[in-house]
Amino acid sequence: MIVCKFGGTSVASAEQIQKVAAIVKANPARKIVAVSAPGKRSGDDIKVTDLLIELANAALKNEQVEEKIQNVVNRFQAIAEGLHLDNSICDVIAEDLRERVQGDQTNEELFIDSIKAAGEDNNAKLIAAYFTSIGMPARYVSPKSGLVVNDLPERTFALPEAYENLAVLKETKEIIVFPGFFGYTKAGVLRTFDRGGSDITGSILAAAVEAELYENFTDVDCVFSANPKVVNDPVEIKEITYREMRELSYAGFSVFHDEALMPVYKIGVPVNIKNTNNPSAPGTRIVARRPATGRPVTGISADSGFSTLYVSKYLMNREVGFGRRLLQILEDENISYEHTPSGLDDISVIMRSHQLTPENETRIIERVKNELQAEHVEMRHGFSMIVIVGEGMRHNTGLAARAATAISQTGANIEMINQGSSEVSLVFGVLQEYENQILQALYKEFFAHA
Ligand SMILES: Nc1ncnc2c1ncn2[C@@H]1O[C@H](COP(=O)(O)OP(=O)(O)O)[C@@H](O)[C@H]1O
Ligand SMILES: N[C@@H](CC(=O)OP(=O)(O)O)C(=O)O
Repeated sequence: MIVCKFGGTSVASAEQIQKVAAIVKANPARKIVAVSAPGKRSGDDIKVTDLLIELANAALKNEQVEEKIQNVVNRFQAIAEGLHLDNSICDVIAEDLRERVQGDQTNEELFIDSIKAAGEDNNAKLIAAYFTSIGMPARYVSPKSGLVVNDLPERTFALPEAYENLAVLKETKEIIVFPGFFGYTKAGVLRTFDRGGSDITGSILAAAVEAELYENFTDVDCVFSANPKVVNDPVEIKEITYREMRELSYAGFSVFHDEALMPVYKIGVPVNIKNTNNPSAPGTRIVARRPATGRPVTGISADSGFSTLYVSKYLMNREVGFGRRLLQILEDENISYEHTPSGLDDISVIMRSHQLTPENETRIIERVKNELQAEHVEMRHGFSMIVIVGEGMRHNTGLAARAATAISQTGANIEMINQGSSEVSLVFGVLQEYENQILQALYKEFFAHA
């Protein structure tokens, strides 16, 4: 059995959904189909998920919502008409949105989640109806049937019983159309995964039914060795290991969500990234092991939006528990961190900036000064992480020097270097404004001459 996931661009219009049907029909092993909400039809379009977030925010501010509901319904209406489906499906969607807007607003995050999920939920129902209408027996299955997730305040993840519950889907005779992006807590409360989280749903389903393959359909032929929007004509990656992909998708390879790797990795289901617009292209396979390619570096990614908490105190290295107490202050603010490069008397804690507010930033700085008696404490913003990844890197000397030279030639200063203990990655912290220039310079260094 194959589980396939179709991303937002693959289900953005009637024409795209017709391609999806043709792909599913072409291989009878494709029995479980996870779908995203309709995404962008062109560069300047708005994803349905973003329209829904606008709707949820307007509802929370008690603003007029009818026009915003209509914007979402119009997207589905254009799809339904193009697929020759009965228009009544749009009335059902409008009613569903009004019901969600009337929902409990006590917890704003959960209220937004319930509205955000309407894109995937209604799209899955619509696609199941379309498949059936063209003679491909299909049924919509709700995540309520078993995709159990944890409670707040932690980020959403599937509980172990989700895999047991969803295993029954492997008995299906019809094609199952399953909405991506959300699950339900044990108490029946809807929670969404992070943005881009339909990849995670597909991976959970593939692991639950022990699929022979997880196919992730998107709008590019394969995973490239660098973001094709920044680097001209980057090298295609035919095979990549789970570890390499995990490191690359953590920092900018938005083509596959980093949290989507764990479920399939655990039981060894291979992943194939493919293009809905060119399904005969072989795509990229994500596997446990791959033959050496002759190149030490497999890919280079870059992501912005990082901040650094810089702390310095003389003799910090002799103070038992300093690091623990510092990280405890961040934990108390429910903040996770990414890297902690350190010297004898100083340490930097690098975190995603979106977790910071002016209030928690002030609290953190005050506590570090008062409780740890640090001499210098500062929060710096506007950093990017550039990550060079390759299984072959540990057998190659001089890579860090080559990378540092290429970066310095752009005029940028390296703020931080972290050689991951996994030995498949090398991370450089730099100022955000140099990100694209550095990515291009590193690509030239490691790929253009190879
Ligand atoms: N290294 C990379 N290889 C391929 N695509 C990449 C890479 N880095 C970023 N991308 C971007 O990821 C996009 C696909 O991911 P996404 O927009 O989430 O698709 P979907 O709508 O199918 O979920 C591509 O259009 C491409 O612009
Ligand atoms: N629709 C959600 C989930 C998702 O995975 O979407 P996409 O497949 O378009 O990346 C989002 O926009 O975040």
